[in-house]
Amino acid sequence: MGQCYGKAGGSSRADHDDIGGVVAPPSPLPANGAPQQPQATAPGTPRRRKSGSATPVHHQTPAGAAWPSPYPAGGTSPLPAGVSPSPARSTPRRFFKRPFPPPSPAKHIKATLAKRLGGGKPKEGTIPEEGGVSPGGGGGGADGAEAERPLDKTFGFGKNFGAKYELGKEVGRGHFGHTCSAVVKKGEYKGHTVAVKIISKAKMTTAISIEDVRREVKILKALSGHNNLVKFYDACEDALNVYIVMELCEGGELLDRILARGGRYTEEDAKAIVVQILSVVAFCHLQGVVHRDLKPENFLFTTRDESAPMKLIDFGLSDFIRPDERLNDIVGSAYYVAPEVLHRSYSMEADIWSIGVITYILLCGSRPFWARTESGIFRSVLRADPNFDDSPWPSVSAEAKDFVKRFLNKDYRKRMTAVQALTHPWLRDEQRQIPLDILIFRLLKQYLRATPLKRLALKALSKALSEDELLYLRLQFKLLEPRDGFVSLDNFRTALTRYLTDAMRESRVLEFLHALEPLAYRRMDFEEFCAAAISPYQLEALERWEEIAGTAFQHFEQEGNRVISVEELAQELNLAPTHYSIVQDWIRKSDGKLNFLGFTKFLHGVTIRGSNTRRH
Ligand SMILES: Nc1ncnc2c1ncn2[C@@H]1O[C@H](COP(=O)(O)OP(=O)(O)OP(=O)(O)O)[C@@H](O)[C@H]1O
Ligand SMILES: [Ca+2]
Repeated sequence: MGQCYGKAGGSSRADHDDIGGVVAPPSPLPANGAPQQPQATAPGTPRRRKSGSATPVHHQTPAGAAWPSPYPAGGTSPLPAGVSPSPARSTPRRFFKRPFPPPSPAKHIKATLAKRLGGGKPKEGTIPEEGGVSPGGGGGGADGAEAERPLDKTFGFGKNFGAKYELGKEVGRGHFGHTCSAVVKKGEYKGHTVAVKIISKAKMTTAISIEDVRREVKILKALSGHNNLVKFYDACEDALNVYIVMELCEGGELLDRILARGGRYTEEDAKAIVVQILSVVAFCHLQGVVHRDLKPENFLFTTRDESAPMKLIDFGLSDFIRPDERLNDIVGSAYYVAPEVLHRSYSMEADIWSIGVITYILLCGSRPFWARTESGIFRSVLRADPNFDDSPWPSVSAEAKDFVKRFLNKDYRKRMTAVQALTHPWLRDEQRQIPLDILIFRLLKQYLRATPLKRLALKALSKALSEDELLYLRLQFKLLEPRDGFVSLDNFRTALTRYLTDAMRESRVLEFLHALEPLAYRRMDFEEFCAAAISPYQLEALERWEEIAGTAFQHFEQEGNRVISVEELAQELNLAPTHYSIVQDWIRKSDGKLNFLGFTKFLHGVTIRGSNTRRH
């Protein structure tokens, strides 16, 4: 028991090595034709460490830090703030002889760190680049004291795997488990063929690795009810293994299809893929689950059919997360990892970055961030701008480019959410049902805590948006089922509980409603909802930002601007007295009110190291 028989072709990742000649490289790969691969994680290596509320590692996150919203109709978006295009680090060219060199150097990030640093916990706040990690940090190798204690490898799962299932051939293999087909021998599903991911207990060498498996099963069990999510059926165990029984996907990995197509999808075909990814990721995020390992290997097609639906698998690195919680453990796959993950302070936006990488690959066939070593990939992720100049980008639509850029923004606050992306002009479809966006709840919480002046500024900003840019907000407002044009706390509660699964309970997303308590006593119309649910950061990423800001300032002049002292303004922005001088230039000498610069700065707050003493 616990062994698969034979080996199915297609979907094993080991096979990728053998896929050759997919795309001719305009400029060659490193000498042997395959980039050097970072070390894979030894199975069982601790892979995650959640930032406890006691020791979170925060970026300086200005008050009002948040997110996306509308889009202009097409056009390209500006590059990430402060980052200039760098042709030298262009991406294309490197079409791979082995286009996607073996399994992404994944979760393996942590193992590399551990290896480099000789175990121990990662040093918080450091970036895992060559020379960038100080000794004493580490990737979470086996904890000495922990290793001495006997490990409890019982999971409380059913022990009768052999009696219930007949194992068949291997259908896939990852770093932590291999997957076989199996036939159900008895019960409701008798005769059905299923997939069984087999995780060896021998490889669970630390308490954390055991916890990881527990969590993987818990998340799979708790998340149910989305078409693009692999269905969980059962979990069993015996002395040797844990068995995760799930729906069998027979169509192979998305990665294999990308390779089979020579690394590139037409825009229409790419859209069909991206919509499915966004839809399932939006669902996970609303449920309070961050996947943390989104990559083409983790999307499987149900059948070989070209138009077969895709299923998201492998929640081995996933975690529950509250809407405003931040995580700090570095996990994921190097090519797909977001910059803020490397900075050890991230949330769901990290998944969005990964979807940006996948979309980039679908559209042009090469990776946006690439190097021969893991450190090099990290450097590229942190500093390089993806290439949108070389072929085939000139023939890719402006909407598609804008879409990808909106995902690959180094500033996570400027990225779109999965739900917003579903309303982006590139994907827009009037018939599509848009799910509720947890972002609305996060922004609303901030709005309810904002000062009256800040609310007026946000209102002025929302008034500057075009009807097209308000589409997402209209759809979200509709999902709240307003009564007579108004919403209050009840509407938010009802909308959220409509999507309730065990995962949402586990991730304590529902508790977030307490933060919206002020809405129990008052109502909000669409106009105020817009002010509450827009993110100046996201708007700043729009090509039209300057125009929007200009119009917003005009509204602000009419309805919100007032005489304000340096001290008062500094307090509004949470600035310490030592930084009062910064805001001096933001007040008009002529009438003592905010000038345009002051207005835009005030909108999203300033971040000065050590100066933000309180948060809105
Ligand atoms: N439900 C399924 N149906 C068919 N094949 C599957 C299924 N689940 C997993 N597989 C195959 O098994 C492989 C490994 O599964 P999975 O990604 O869950 O394992 P892992 O060891 O956690 O992977 P990784 O190396 O990414 O951490 C997948 O890439 C896929 O090819
Ligand atoms: Ca996987």
